[in-house]
Amino acid sequence: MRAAERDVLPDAERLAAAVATALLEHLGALQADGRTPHVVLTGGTVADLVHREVARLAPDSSVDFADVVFWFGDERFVAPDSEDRNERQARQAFLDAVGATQVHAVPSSATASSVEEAAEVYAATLREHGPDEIDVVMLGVGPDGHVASLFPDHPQLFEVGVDVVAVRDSPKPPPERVSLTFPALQRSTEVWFLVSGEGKADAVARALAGDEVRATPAAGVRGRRRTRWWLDRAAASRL
Ligand SMILES: O=C1O[C@H](COP(=O)(O)O)[C@@H](O)[C@H](O)[C@H]1O
Repeated sequence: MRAAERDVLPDAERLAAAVATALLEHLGALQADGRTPHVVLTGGTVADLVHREVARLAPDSSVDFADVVFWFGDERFVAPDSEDRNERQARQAFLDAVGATQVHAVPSSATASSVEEAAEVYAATLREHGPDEIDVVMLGVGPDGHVASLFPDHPQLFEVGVDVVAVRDSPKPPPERVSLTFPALQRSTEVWFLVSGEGKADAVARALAGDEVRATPAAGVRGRRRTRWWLDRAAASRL
């Protein structure tokens, strides 16, 4: 298996610009090959910067966003207009601006009666409309090493037979969430981690040193062809 690659940029802004540029090039190349790319989005602070850069740079790219399918690696089980919702953040930052029409959102508390039901519905959507292999999975990393909504020492880390799980006791608010599992995240050609800031430096160092997945969930996700760690200098400071 290829070693994980590291791209270290001076700061979060330049990190976001580099990721957005690489994503647009990658999506353009897949479409030039006649493919409809599938991308898993993440929430979080760096993701928001990346999304805004994608919106800024998209008009000068060849990407037809109506022919890109978007998924979410995790979602907060809250009202659709909640500030906490990853879908809302991504729509406001870039999906609406670039004309993305194929966006598979996790049901919100307005459309599902429980977080378990939301997870079941999303799993069914993924079964029906998901690809054999996702082209790019983007993941933020928490200071505790969590990815998507897979948190250290939580039972969802060990789910093997399902692609989507409900989380009721997230240590980071809001507590109710829906997350893709490791098997679903690993069914990807490329995994891109997006991490900035000193507060994540320990988690990055542990993940790249191959820490136990139970302690550092980010250590447990790899792309089948490529795993890229996009870091700013502060996040890379303990490597
Ligand atoms: O709760 C979450 O946190 C992570 C990381 O967010 P950040 O603000 O520390 O960058 C994110 O990847 C995940 O999608 C989100 O639900």
